[in-house]
Amino acid sequence: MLKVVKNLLRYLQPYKLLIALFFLTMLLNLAFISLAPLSFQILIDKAIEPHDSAYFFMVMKVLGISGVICVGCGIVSDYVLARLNARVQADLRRKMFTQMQHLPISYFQKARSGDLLSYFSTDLPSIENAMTAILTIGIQSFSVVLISTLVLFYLQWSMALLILIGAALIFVGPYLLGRRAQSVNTAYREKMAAMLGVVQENIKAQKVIKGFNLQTDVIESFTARLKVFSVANYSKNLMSAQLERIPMISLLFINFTIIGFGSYLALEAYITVGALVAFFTMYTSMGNSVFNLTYILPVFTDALISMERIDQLLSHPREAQGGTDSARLEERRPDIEVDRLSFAYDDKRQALQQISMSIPAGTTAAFVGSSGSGKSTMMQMLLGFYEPDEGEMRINGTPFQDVDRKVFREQIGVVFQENFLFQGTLLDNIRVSKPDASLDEVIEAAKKAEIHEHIASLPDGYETVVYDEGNNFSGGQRQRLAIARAILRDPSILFLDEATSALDPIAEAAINQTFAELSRNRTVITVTHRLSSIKDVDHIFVFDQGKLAESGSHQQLLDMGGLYQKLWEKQSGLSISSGGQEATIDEERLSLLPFFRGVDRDVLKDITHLFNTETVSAGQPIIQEGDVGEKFYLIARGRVEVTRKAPDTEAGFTRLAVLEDGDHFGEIALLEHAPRNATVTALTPCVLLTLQRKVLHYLLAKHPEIDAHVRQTIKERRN
Ligand SMILES: Nc1ncnc2c1ncn2[C@@H]1O[C@H](COP(=O)(O)OP(=O)(O)OP(=O)(O)O)[C@@H](O)[C@H]1O
Repeated sequence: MLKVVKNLLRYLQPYKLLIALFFLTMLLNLAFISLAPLSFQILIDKAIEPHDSAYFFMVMKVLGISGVICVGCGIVSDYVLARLNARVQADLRRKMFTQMQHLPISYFQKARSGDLLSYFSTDLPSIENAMTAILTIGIQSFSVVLISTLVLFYLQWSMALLILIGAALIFVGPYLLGRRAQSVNTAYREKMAAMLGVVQENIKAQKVIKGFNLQTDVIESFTARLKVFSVANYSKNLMSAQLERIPMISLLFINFTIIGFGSYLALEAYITVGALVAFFTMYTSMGNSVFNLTYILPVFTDALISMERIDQLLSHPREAQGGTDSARLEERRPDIEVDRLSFAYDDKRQALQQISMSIPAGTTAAFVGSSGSGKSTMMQMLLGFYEPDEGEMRINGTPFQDVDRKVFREQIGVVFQENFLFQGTLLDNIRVSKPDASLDEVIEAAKKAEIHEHIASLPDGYETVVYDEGNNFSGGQRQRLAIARAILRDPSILFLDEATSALDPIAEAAINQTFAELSRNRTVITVTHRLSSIKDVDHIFVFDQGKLAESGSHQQLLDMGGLYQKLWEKQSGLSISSGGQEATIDEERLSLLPFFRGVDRDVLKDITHLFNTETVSAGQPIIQEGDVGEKFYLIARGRVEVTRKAPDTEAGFTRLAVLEDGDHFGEIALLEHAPRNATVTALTPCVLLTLQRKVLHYLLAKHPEIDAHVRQTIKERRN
């Protein structure tokens, strides 16, 4: 309890004047409430019994005037309290929100979003409740108890002593339950936060849930979680009830003792009847106050947990700010060097191992490699989102930890694969990167990002409102808006993380042209899996399982005949028409598929014509687990995820792999006519080459040598 009061005093410290006003009005109010019962003794003993009506009217007049003053003071104190509460809440909200802006990215990846939200939705209101309870019922009841006790001692000391002992007994029960109440409450908060997290994730995952038909699974998993929450909820409610019930029982017991003992004293003429009535009135008012104090105990327990949680958030170490060395950054052409850098997200596996690279100012660089190889992590290290575990990065020769992060980030522009749009207009959203940009500058950037024409065609143009994180725009449009945002900033270093993954081929080609122009006077660092877009990049860094496997120019890497060459081979031989509606594969590429290896070129040439093109948009399921296989798929362009149902997990499924340009899937179920053993969903818009089951079977019947080869390959893949 003391801790809660101490914390509240800390929150209230900046508002000394309001606090003084509150206490003044409160004291006047209290004086009346506490002393009014004494008027009974005066009225009975000095006016009623001696039949002195003049005295009676005088007492009534004093009571009336005091009552008006009391009501006035009460109204003023309500006003002051409302103001104090609003200010303290606003202070805490601002502090927490500011702190969240300075927390490292790793914090947000570990914390459940439900937890973060419950700071605002549950913890702040419980502090508000405690503050209201203490400043109103708390102080009032405490003062009434204090004043009443003094008056009771004045009226009859032995009865007062009895009451005092009884009052102390009232608090014994809640005191003993205190620790248990706190742990029950903490468990309740945790379960509540976890449940909020699940609901929030569920809202965001609606497309996946409907696409995978996971409704029953998620309802079951939510019901299981709900059961755990209900137990915590029940324990919390029971504890609150006990905290109120135990003092009530003690109070009844004390009432009984006082009534008996007091009446006995009056019976034996130790006290007057007036004193007895005054005593009981005073005692009743004191009893109510004591009861009020016990009634607000659960509020204290709640507030204490909330205060501890908020303190934890506020004291969490902030993101590194770097040093103050920014002089060299102002040269606008930062050289980047990475020296034996290693990094792990957790203690299970290193995401980057001993990476060394150099990206001279004004050059272009690309990070490539298969999914999960560490290319995005490397980019995030350069953005300062994570701190290396070993090794270092240098900007213009200055160790990264000495570089002023704020100044560094002012010089960079980033386009992510998933781009967030804020609430507001399109103009606001592009302008976030340069708030003082003129409309002409914004339009210029939008034109370069190939989005101006679309914006101009909208009824409200640049004033079109973005809602629901940008869901009223397509993935490609969001990506182009993000590109406009980055271009508007005119950064010294432009980071592009799969920045064109959601675009169709025409838009991609046009934007790549823009990037090529932009790279003339700045450093551009690209993370991509589409090798055709980085052929002209100065330095290509090839990642493999967290290590830097190779580096060099496109030609140098092809000549090396290593991993890059293999990746290139996988993506070559696939072409897409300019409209993105027609994809083709050449016989050379076809011969690289395991089951067509060694097949005669003329036969392969015929087979290339048997493929169809299909396009799917991001989020759309391509094959469903359990369905009978009808097609074989080869990704001409795009990225898909392969998942399998896993009802025991929170999400309801597990991700098996991410496939991209040049990868293929779906052949096993097709050839063996078995149900699909996984679901494949498009992560980006995809152009797929498909081969129908009946076409494939016709082929296999016609060419028994392929049939034998195919069966052998499948056997190997199964093993
Ligand atoms: N926030 C994270 N927490 C824990 N592990 C992570 C996190 N982000 C990535 N990883 C792991 O680190 C490794 C490298 O991931 P990274 O995203 O850098 O790969 P990538 O090459 O960019 O892959 P992709 O092309 O699929 O984005 C992977 O094993 C991945 O599972």
